[in-house]
Amino acid sequence: MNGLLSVADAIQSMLDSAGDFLPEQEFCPLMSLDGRILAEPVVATITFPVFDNSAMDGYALRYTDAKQLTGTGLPVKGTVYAGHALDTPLAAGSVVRIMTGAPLPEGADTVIMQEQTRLVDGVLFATQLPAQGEHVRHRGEDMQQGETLLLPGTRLTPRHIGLLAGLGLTGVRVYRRLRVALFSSGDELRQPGEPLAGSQIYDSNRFALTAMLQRLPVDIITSRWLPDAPGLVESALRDAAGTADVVITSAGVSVGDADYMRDIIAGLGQVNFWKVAMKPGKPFAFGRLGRGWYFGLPGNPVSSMATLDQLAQPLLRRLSGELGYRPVQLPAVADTAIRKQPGRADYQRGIYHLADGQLHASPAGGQGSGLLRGFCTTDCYLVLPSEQGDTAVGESVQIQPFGALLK
Ligand SMILES: Nc1nc2c(c(=O)[nH]1)N[C@H]1C(S)=C(S)[C@@H](COP(=O)(O)OP(=O)(O)OC[C@H]3O[C@@H](n4cnc5c(N)ncnc54)[C@H](O)[C@@H]3O)O[C@H]1N2
Ligand code: MOO
Repeated sequence: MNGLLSVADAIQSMLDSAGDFLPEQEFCPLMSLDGRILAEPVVATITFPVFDNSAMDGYALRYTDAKQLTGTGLPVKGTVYAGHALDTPLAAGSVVRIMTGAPLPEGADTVIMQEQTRLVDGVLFATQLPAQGEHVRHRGEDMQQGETLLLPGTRLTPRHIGLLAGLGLTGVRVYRRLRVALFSSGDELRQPGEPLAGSQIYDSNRFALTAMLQRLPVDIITSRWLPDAPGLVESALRDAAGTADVVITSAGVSVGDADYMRDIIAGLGQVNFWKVAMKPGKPFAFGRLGRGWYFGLPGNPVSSMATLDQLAQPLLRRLSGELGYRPVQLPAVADTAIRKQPGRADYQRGIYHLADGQLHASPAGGQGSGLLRGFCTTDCYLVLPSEQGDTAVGESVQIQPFGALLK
């Protein structure tokens, strides 16, 4: 062991720190629900489909009459459109013209689709006989009134929003957004738009991290740059801790002479751990600030994004009320040899594709944790476990296609 916390243990210990915390609830209308976390169970307000209806444009019939469609034919007696109903039952020995979504006339049990019919002088013939019950969507086949459909902790997507609207609900109760304060730090940083002197670079982390956070159900209450001035950093973090649920800083967590972040957090709250066996991202601090949580991300741009994605995201989602988050991980064949030192789990950035029914992947874009251009050419992590060394061409490797925060 190298004294570093494993990625899995770090994530678990952060999740454990959530205890029974849940944000307050609020009502959210349908139009603003995307990405929010459901706070109440959703129970079916209706039985759906509400009535037996046609899945095709065609003709409704009694199956017992079907054989006549290839003999003398069946007369068409009327038409039924979606949103309308016939007030008389289907007479035996006849069919009714029916549109998709229209209620099945009483007595009908089968629909023949238009393309399988021929109409001659108001009499219908079939080019292919329907099966019994074909193209009928039955009342209640999707849900029965009173059934529980969604549980609290569900992250709402367009699919769920469609379902909720289909129930006639105008919105649901969700957890309020987490309040997040984000700080970049370092004397070398200038803001985009400002002139750059010789030893300076632009503050890219604050913008990349803000964009990632905006894909979670959080309110970014502060997004600021701080110079390497411990007094100023301390007062900014103290202020943030008073209002934010989560404070996130980038840089200043390593062992350099200007890496004071850990001491400041220890003074204001508590540092639970500050090193994880992960590459990129060994210097990653986690702790508590008052009733809130603290993430200290490393300064290198790729490291800051990879640690927010891999290490901080599970707890951020859990604190937002979401249950059941886990990144997608798939086996792939290594297309090139992969170099790796044992000791830290390596999240190399790469590209993947499907060939011969298998996923294939290889590192790409350069693995330097300051190389943003290369990062932009990749679409997955190659997840190489801590104890693993080099991987040979053709060996199996686990990949994680970039998820919601990076795509
Ligand atoms: N002796 C050691 N040195 C370092 C270690 C170590 O274990 N021992 N770890 C290295 C690793 S790994 C990383 S990652 C970095 C993390 O350092 P810090 O979090 O303290 O960050 P800084 O040193 O301030 O900055 C690192 C690097 O990133 C650039 N940076 C910082 N903030 C931004 C920003 N907002 N936008 C763009 N670029 C940023 C900064 O200029 C530095 O180049 O430490 C290694 N060193
Ligand atoms: O982990 Mo550092 O994040 O290797 O650059």
